[in-house]
Amino acid sequence: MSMIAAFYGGKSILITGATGFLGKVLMEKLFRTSPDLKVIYVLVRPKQGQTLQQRVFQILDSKLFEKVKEVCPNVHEKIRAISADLNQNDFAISKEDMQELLSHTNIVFHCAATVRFDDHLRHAVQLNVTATQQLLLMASQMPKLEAFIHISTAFSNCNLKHIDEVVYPCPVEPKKIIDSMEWLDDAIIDEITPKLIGDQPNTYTYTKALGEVVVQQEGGNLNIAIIRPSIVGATWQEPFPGWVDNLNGPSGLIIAAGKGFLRSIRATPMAVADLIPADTVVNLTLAVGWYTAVHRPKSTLVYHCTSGNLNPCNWGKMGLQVLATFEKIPFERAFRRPNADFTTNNITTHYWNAVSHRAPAIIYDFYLRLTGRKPRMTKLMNRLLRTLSMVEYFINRSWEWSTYNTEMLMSALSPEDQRVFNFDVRQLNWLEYIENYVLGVKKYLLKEDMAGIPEAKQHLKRLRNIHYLFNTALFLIAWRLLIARSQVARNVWFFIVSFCYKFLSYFRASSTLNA
Ligand SMILES: CCCCCCCCCCCCCCCCCCCCCCCCCCCCCC(=O)SCCNC(=O)CCNC(=O)[C@H](O)C(C)(C)COP(=O)(O)OP(=O)(O)OC[C@H]1O[C@@H](n2cnc3c(N)ncnc32)[C@H](O)[C@@H]1OP(=O)(O)O
Ligand SMILES: NC(=O)C1=CN([C@@H]2O[C@H](COP(=O)(O)OP(=O)(O)OC[C@H]3O[C@@H](n4cnc5c(N)ncnc54)[C@H](OP(=O)(O)O)[C@@H]3O)[C@@H](O)[C@H]2O)C=CC1
Repeated sequence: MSMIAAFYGGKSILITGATGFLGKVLMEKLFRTSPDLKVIYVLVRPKQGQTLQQRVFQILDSKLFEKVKEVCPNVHEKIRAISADLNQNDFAISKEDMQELLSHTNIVFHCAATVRFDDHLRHAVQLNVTATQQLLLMASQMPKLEAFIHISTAFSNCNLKHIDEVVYPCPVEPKKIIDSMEWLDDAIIDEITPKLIGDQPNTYTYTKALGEVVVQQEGGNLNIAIIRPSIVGATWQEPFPGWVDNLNGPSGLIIAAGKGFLRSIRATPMAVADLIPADTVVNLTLAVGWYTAVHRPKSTLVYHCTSGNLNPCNWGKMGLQVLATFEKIPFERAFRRPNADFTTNNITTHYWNAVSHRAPAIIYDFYLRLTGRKPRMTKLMNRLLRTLSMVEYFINRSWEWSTYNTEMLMSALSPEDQRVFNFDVRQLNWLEYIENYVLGVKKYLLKEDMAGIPEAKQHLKRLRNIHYLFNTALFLIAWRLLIARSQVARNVWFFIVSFCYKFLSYFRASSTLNA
């Protein structure tokens, strides 16, 4: 019997960010392994014209939750959606709901965050720092609380090369930053943002670092743990391989490469690609929840959920496997054949961006205009180039994350828990994982049918022929223009033609003799 699964039985659990990528996988696993849990409270904001209930039921009715329905048929009754906006004071939670949360919650998993790299500092601070502070305040008023688990990122200290499982101090105290956001106007915040974030690459990693300091400073007597996942990718095994539902991290770029938009990417092939499957992060999170509540460590423990030091894979190997998978399972209606390459310096990056990204987009938009349609490729390409510029920082460096706490926890689990809540990335086969990831992107993100693969392969063959035809035509035009202007080119041309003619004559003569 799994001790961790038993621990969550009968518990009231509060999850923020439950409608996000990680939050959904966390809820799924909780319901599947501890169907006797009492209730999961989820803090949700109404969105896109949907009520809270509709948003939550849409998640429960999705493919991700198919297995849950078998073991926990009354799952709809065990989830309680609470209207909340983490950007508002007291999260805009009603008095009655707040009372219920405060008096019943046993465990808090804080997943909500803005993960945008380009978010305005004010918004990133509000969600990743102030909201964390407010949630801690709420938690301190929960008499039945056993553990508070904060999800951070392994990149919260990416200005360092070697990162330990400790909370590092920030140059400016989070409280001062929070205060200043209240009275500074947007223009001044824009101006001081580069100075404040210093050697951090963006407002996301900067505010996640501030969030950790807040957790450590304001955690009081709570049992708290911090989990730092690296780049969260599709699921590895559970509830099935390859599940993914948003474009963050590598997923959007896999689509861009598979559809033939992404032709070159500035990355260091030998740099470690520190991906971690979503189900691995969730298994560690649940194990940490149990350990923190039951063993009550004296200080706030930080757990690195990374793959690089236990089972490293680099971007070169990953890129090649992504491309190899496109051969077997191509995406439908590709713009060009998937054939991306790495560039390693500014000049080649600019060159290939102009030749392989911007020029085809301009040509295609011209064609769309000619045929009376609305041009859209240049806009799409600009967005892709912007995304590439944002992720470049992360794919041209390697980091070393120590994993003592994570390994300690692994050894503290019973064999059964090690199996049910497996977070040992040493067992991960990267080639298999990446193939399933690409397949998952096709099935769950693009919603493409596997029956369409033969047609997709035919389409790629047509694109290859168009490519050859286009290149041949381009070469002949260039050559014809050159011949018209240069005596040297004409001489070379006549030399090649006469050489071919002589070769053919010789070949014909010798084959007549042999016969
Ligand atoms: C030795 C041998 C060598 C051999 C060489 C072989 C060559 C092989 C080359 C092959 C390459 C092939 C494949 C490549 C696959 C692997 C490449 C992997 C690179 C992975 C990089 C990941 C790095 C991540 C690092 C993360 C570190 C921190 C981790 C975390 O803690 S948090 C999670 C990460 N957060 C994010 O990822 C958020 C990033 N997103 C943003 O910040 C923003 O969305 C934005 C990118 C800045 C874009 O902002 P915009 O305002 O312009 O757009 P908006 O968000 O409003 O969206 C508009 C529309 O665009 C869609 N969209 C959103 N995000 C993405 C995205 N990431 N990619 C594509 N499209 C995206 C969005 O859906 C909107 O669409 P619409 O609704 O239809 O308009
Ligand atoms: N994905 C990754 O690669 C990594 C993620 N992490 C961390 O994991 C956690 C989860 O990330 P992930 O699931 O990928 O992120 P998502 O963007 O998928 O989910 C974010 C969640 O936060 C919620 N949220 C955002 N703003 C508000 C708000 N104002 N009020 C209420 N809820 C809000 C979103 O709700 P809504 O649906 O309404 O928008 C959503 O449920 C984050 O803390 C992130 O920093 C760490 C490392 C890597």
